[in-house]
Amino acid sequence: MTASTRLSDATATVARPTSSGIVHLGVGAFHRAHQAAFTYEAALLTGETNWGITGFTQRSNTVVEQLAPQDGLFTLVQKGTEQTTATVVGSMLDVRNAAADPDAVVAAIADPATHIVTLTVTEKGYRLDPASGRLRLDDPEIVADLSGRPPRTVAGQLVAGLARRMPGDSPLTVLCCDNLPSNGRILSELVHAFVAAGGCDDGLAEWITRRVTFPSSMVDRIVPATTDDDRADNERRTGLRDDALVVCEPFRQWVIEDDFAGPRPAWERVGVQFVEDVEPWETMKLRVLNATHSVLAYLGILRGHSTIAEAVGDSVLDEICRTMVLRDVAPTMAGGMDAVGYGDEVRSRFANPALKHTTRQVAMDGSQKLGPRLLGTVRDATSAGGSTDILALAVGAWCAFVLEEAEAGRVLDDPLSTQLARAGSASDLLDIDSIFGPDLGPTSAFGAQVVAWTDFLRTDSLSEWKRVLI
Ligand SMILES: NC(=O)c1ccc[n+]([C@@H]2O[C@H](COP(=O)([O-])OP(=O)(O)OC[C@H]3O[C@@H](n4cnc5c(N)ncnc54)[C@H](O)[C@@H]3O)[C@@H](O)[C@H]2O)c1
Ligand SMILES: O=P(O)(O)OC[C@@H](O)[C@@H](O)[C@H](O)[C@H](O)CO
Repeated sequence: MTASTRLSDATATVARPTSSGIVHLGVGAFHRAHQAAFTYEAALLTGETNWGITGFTQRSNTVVEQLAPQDGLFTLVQKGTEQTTATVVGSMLDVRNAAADPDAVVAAIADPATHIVTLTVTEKGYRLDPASGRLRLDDPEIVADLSGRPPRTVAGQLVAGLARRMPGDSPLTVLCCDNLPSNGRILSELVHAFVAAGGCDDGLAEWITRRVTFPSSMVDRIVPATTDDDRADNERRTGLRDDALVVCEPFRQWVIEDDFAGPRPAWERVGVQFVEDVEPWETMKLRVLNATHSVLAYLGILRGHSTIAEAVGDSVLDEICRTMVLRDVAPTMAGGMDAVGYGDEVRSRFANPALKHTTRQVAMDGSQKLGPRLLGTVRDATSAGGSTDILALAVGAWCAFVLEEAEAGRVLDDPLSTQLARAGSASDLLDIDSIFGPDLGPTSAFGAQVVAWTDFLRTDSLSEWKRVLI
């Protein structure tokens, strides 16, 4: 058997940038299919060569092993319902492991040639208290970074990089691309909280306020984890092995608050929208798309569906999702937002059978996702006297999922897995203050609804769900 030839600059002719104006933290599948692709296409159109990306993987070396032997090249496979297309993306110039070389990330953020730091480190990567959205200053890794070790947390890396950048006074844009509400404000507060807790600011907070911006952004493209089958299909088609390949849907959207401290790629040339206020976009996406995704994941697992496409093809689940948006979510949206129409579009994207997005992938890290996706809507609906019935069903689905996983002896993929595994009931779960806060616990009206739905989901047939509403 001959060793397969790997995608690289030596085996493919791909236009490349010559320097990195962007540093990215968290080179997962999503970054490659979204920001890296937009950036590459914009550079191809303008001919600008300084918008390469230096990426840092944060936890394991896998992405370095996938991308470094390929000179950072990877194939982007877009799977529509009828057509599949594949292109090679050339914007990634260097990929490093921040855990193995903590100073490299600090130096890259400090480098004046870097104009933008982008992030996709997942919700849990920010080490926020999900209920308050603030940096957990008692998190052991944050405590260790604050003690002055080479930084290993996102907050520590950003602050150390900014402190080293400050003497040169060059401005920087820090652009969060994770699914969090007001993600720019959250990131800015996180950085300032870390600086304040460090105790020796030396003018850093004031300099950051003056020279660093944190625009919020709404990011959208469904990018499931790549499988060995995806890589094998590509190798059969191209004759080249690509370990870093990513698969996604054709749809993509990126809406960014127009608040850049310095230059940026001509992203507007490739469809990126720049707006004054991203919040309505973010809120709609999180509370409709991501909320629907989570409902399909938890109820889908309870109903034995392994992919989101299968789950949305289950008419009972489809109707629950539509009803949730219509009855509970849409009334909380700002005027002019067509939440119901958007929800219908979203579910038709989810139905794409070519995307094997597993219900288990979407279900992971529920403790971090419930707040941005569901509980904010619950609070708004409650204070407006609106319905929270189906939102409670959604949270009940998470409770039933967590309880069933524990009973089956499976360890949850969630930063609070140990605490979750100790819960024996929905009430125990609702008692976790860092998820539900003081207002949505087991004794609240919403908590009572969640307990009732969890009991229903664990004992009755879901097809009877409307009976509970009456
Ligand atoms: N995949 C999608 O469909 C999609 C779409 C829109 C937005 N997003 C956003 O992008 C994020 C990443 O998605 P992905 O598909 O790239 O996932 P992924 O698993 O492929 O990559 C996750 C990245 O986050 C980093 N990370 C994980 N835990 C971390 C921690 N505790 N500290 C620091 N870094 C950590 C990992 O090193 C990795 O680089 C999502 O959580 C979401 O916020 C994803
Ligand atoms: O990536 P996660 O794990 O935060 O969430 C899973 C999905 O809901 C999410 O990634 C969507 O696919 C995405 O937000 C679509 O733009």
